[in-house]
Amino acid sequence: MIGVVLAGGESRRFGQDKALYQLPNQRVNNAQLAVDKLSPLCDRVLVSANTQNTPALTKQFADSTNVAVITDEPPFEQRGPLSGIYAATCQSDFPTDLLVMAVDYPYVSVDVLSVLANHANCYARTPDADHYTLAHFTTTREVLRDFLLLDDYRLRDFITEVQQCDPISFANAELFVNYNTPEADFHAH
Ligand SMILES: Nc1nc2c(ncn2[C@@H]2O[C@H](COP(=O)(O)OP(=O)(O)OP(=O)(O)O)[C@@H](O)[C@H]2O)c(=O)[nH]1
Repeated sequence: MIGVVLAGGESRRFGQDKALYQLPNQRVNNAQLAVDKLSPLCDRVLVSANTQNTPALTKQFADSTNVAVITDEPPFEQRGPLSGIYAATCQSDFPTDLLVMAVDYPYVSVDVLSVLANHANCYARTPDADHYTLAHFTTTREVLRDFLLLDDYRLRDFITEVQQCDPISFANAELFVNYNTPEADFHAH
């Protein structure tokens, strides 16, 4: 299984790069938190970065075996999370088993990820939201390319319609705080 840390967004709402951001109550930044949680479950972890944060992330993971920083692949760069997932599938000529985690879920635990890892084709659901950027499925670059060529860049459509992923329900919503904005903590507690 290949872990994918989605870290190639623009973080406009957050106001600074979410992957490089270190929460006041954490010892490492969000990218490291995600890599550290995926690593025990995955053979390899790909950090899907953008052109701005690639230099810092490449330096950060230079000594980490089984971690590689990748950037979006043409012609589907910077069109949302599916751009990063497409880039991850481009690393292999074969169907790839992907455990995907957005970098802006700092409190998602290894336990949550292992539940996802143990189900084929699934994504996380909490009572208040569906979390399509926390998902596990096997796909190929051809399947993804054909979908993106339809001009649909919605991760939800790909996950539910193409991959036919099932939601896995988790009750502990506090683990799924999504740091899209600096106020995320306020809403969480
Ligand atoms: N590789 C890659 N990842 C992306 C892209 N857009 C978003 N992501 C990642 O997908 C996850 C969900 O993205 P969003 O939170 O919806 O978007 P964002 O760009 O991070 O933030 P906003 O600019 O505030 O919308 C985050 O972990 C992003 O880093 C993209 O074009 N390429």
